[in-house]
Amino acid sequence: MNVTIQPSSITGSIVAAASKSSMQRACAAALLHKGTTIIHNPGHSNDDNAAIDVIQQMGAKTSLVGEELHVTSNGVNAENERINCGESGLGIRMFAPIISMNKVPITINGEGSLLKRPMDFFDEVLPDLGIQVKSNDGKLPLVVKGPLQTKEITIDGSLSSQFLTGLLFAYAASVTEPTTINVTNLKSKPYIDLTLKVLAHFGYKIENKNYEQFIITPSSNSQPTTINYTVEGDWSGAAFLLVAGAIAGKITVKGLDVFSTQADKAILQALTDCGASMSIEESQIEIGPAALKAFHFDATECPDLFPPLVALASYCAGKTVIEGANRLTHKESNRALTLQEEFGKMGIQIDLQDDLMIVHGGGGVRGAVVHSHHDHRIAMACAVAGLKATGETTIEVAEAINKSYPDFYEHIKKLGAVVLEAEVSKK
Ligand SMILES: O=C(O)C1=C[C@@H](OP(=O)(O)O)[C@@H](O)[C@H](O)C1
Ligand SMILES: C=C(OP(=O)(O)O)C(=O)O
Repeated sequence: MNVTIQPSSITGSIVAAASKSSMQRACAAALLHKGTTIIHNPGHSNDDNAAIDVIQQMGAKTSLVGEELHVTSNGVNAENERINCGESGLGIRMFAPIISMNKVPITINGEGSLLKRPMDFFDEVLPDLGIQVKSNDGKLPLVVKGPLQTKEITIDGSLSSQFLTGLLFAYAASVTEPTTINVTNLKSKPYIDLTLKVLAHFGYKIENKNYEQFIITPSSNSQPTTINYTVEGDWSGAAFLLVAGAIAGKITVKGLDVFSTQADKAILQALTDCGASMSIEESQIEIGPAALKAFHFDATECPDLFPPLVALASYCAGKTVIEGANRLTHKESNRALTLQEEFGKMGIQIDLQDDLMIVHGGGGVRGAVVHSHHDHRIAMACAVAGLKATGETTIEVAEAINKSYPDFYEHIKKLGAVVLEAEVSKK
């Protein structure tokens, strides 16, 4: 699908979408919980749907009751020897150790960009935990045969926090005595805070010693039979809305927890630093245009902010410097390069110097035909940048947004953006 964004002014109010990071973790916790979990505000992105599918294949029963997702589980009992995690990096990396709690061999596969993302971690770490594992030379598909046997291990956290998230879930449900996971050089730490928060909600006790040691204690049998969990509003998707407000008109975003541990809440810091006109209250954030100036931001711990930050920086006078660009290589696309290429088409120069991304902003953004590279955050960044471009911006493979934020175009349309959708015939 092609989506064309015409230069637009926006106004009004929108409720943030459900966070896929929160929803996918809730699905994993619901699978491990013996009893019923009622998930409020469930997400419906492709990554969320893939997580629901995985837990069904692992024996959980799910049903939509009004606006709640009810999950009933008796623990991990594979019903299928082939599992597909869709295109979700978190999905495969969180569920692989959980799936390895089964003693039958299971093939884990994925789709799209996930097939190219590194999974060597599993080859290196899972055999230590008594799991037979075979990958496709460090990529998917992965064949695992458990059951996982927990023991003290040391892992490298520099590529992604998602592998640690998976081990924390599997250990939480499996340890019979206090057991330590040691981690070196952990990145994306706030995502581990979210993991620990969800696990604590489901009754698991994990001590975090400075993100270097995680001590997992056996869970007691005192968990209630029914657990209610409310999926948080999504700071990652809302970052695009907030940037749209700073560029294209006064809007209000609701449904975000300002006390959330989500990494991408840090967008507020960048918006403050560039001089956006913003008022933050517990129940809503109001934001509107102002004279924007270049800023310096370290996105090492919140790499998903790069695309909205680049859209923002395009409108900020001067050279914005964003640290952490090396964290972008293995996302849905090689995001440092795709941002440079696609924003280049819109007249924005981006320099890459080791871990730094330098965005030359404030000179005007030009409408252009751009390509999402099948990456949801590239599509959304280009759409937001297009709101105040000269001329229209057409995004090819614009449906990439479905991975995390299927209502994105509807939401900006509701705010008054002119968004034209056109199906592209497949030859
Ligand atoms: O745990 C999560 O929900 C995520 C962790 C981050 O990945 P890394 O830990 O690989 O940086 C982030 O980029 C991804 O979109 C979601
Ligand atoms: C990188 C992302 O997700 P994941 O790693 O879960 O596929 C993302 O949502 O930008």
